[in-house]
Amino acid sequence: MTDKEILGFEFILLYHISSCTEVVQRLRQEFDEVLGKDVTKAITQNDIDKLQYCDAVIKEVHRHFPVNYSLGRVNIEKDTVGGYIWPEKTSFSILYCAIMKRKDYWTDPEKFDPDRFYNIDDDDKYLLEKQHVKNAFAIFGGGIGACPGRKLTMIELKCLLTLIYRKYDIELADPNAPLNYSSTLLSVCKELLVKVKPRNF
Ligand code: HEM
Repeated sequence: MTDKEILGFEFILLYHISSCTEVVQRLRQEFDEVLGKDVTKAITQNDIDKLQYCDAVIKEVHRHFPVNYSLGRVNIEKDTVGGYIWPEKTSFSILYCAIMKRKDYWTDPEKFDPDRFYNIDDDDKYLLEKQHVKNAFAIFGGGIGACPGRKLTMIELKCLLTLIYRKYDIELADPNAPLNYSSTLLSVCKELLVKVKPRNF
C-alpha cells in the first residue's frame, strides 16, 4: 500500500499485535478454544461475546492509539471547569488521548498490555484500572453523542482478527520500524509493510 492511500484503524491494530509475539499466541489460543481448529466454521454472536482477550487487545490498541484523539463539546450554560468560570457557548476540546495516559487512572500507562482490560477483577496488578474511573476510557465518546457504531465496530474488528490470525502468520517487514502514520482530525496509518504466510499449525 502506498502513502497516497488512507489505511484505517485495522492496520494500526495489525501493527501493534504483530509487534508482540505473546499477544498473537494468546489471541490464537482464545480463537482455538472458542472456535475450534476448523477455520471454515462460521463465527456466531455467541462466539464473539466469548472473545474477551481479543476485546482487551482491541481496547488496549485504542488506548495507545485513538483514531480521533479529542472530543468537542459546547456548554449550554455558564459552568465551572478546571477551577475557571466559563460563559455559555464556550467550545471545549477534551484531549482524551491524554486522559488515557494519566498516571492516576492507568497503571504504567505507557506500557502496551491488554491484560489491563482482561479479567482485572481476578488480578492484583491493575489496581488503578479496577477503579473503573468514569470516562477514563472514552474512545467512542460519551453521553447522548456517543458513537452509535461502537458495538458494530467491536464486532467487525473481532471478526477481522479472527479471520486473519486463525489462517495466517503476519510478520512486520521491519520489526524495528515505527508505525508510519499521520494525525490531523483522525489518525491514519500511511503505510504498513508485512509478510503474510499461511499459518503454521
Ligand atoms: C474505530 C471505529 C470508531 C471509532 C473510534 C469511533 C469514534 C467515535 C467518536 C469518538 C464519536 C464522537 C462521540 C462523542 O462526541 O461523544 C463518534 C461519533 C459517531 N460515530 Fe463513530 N467511531 C467508530 C466507528 C463508527 C462506525 C462503524 C459507525 C457507523 C456504523 C459510526 C458512526 C458514528 C456516528 C453517526 C457518530 C455521530 C453521533 C452523534 O453525533 O450523535 N462510528 N464516533
